[in-house]
Amino acid sequence: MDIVVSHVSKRFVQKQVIKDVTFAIPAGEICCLLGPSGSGKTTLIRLMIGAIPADQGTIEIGGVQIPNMNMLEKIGFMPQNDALYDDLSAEANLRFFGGLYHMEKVKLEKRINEVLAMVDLKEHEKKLVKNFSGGMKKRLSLAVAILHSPEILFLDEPTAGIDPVLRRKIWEQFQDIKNAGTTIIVSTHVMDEVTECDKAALIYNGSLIEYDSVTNLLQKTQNGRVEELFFSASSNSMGGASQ
Ligand SMILES: Nc1ncnc2c1ncn2[C@@H]1O[C@H](COP(=O)(O)OP(=O)(O)OP(=O)(O)O)[C@@H](O)[C@H]1O
Repeated sequence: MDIVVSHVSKRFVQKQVIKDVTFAIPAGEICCLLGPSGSGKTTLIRLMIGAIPADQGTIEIGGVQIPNMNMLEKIGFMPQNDALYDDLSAEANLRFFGGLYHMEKVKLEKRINEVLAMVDLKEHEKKLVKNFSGGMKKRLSLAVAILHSPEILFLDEPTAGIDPVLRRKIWEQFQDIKNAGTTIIVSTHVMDEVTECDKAALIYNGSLIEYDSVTNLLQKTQNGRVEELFFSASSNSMGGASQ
């Protein structure tokens, strides 16, 4: 399912957090939302999944305007802070979330085994989450997000605080999920992760400063590093402020 974001703006009290953002993500691609801390990535994801309403503009997923309750079962969401139950085991967490998705029991048990194997946690399925490392929690959160086989997966800073080896493994899992036909939107401020994605949306101060294929974006730089595009955006905005 394509995602079409048209002229979306969002304000929290005094602050305009998202400013007239327009872009479209084709089905089956990995698109990263790239931007410094506080630029508006999480807010944009919350708008796209329908958790908060836009002040202006529209968001459509597969032609259906968001928010829409029926879309929830087609969407997977991995929040920035793990939303897991510490006093439950890994498999009990998955059983709980499967219940929320109204998954049929036999199908759920089969899928729990599948997702635990995918994120390499099968041998830890009985362990309480409070005894998990940060990386294990991230992988279990990913398992929760893909449990109901969503068509679109939103991942908010899924590799934050993860060491490079595990980060590599997690990205391999994202590529496998994409190859199975899922559209993935992933936010990050790790600039190197852009090369893992098909498209990148560069968010700066709530505005979309660039949106293109990663190949095209990197061609716009002089040394092949996407940071350059942020440097020019920040010097432009500072120039504007001093005028
Ligand atoms: N519910 C809220 N109420 C008021 N301000 C908010 C709220 N949510 C976010 N903000 C503000 O909106 C701005 C963008 O926040 P957001 O979390 O979307 O950025 P981000 O790019 O995801 O940052 P990070 O990479 O640090 O997670 C920040 O200035 C933040 O303080």
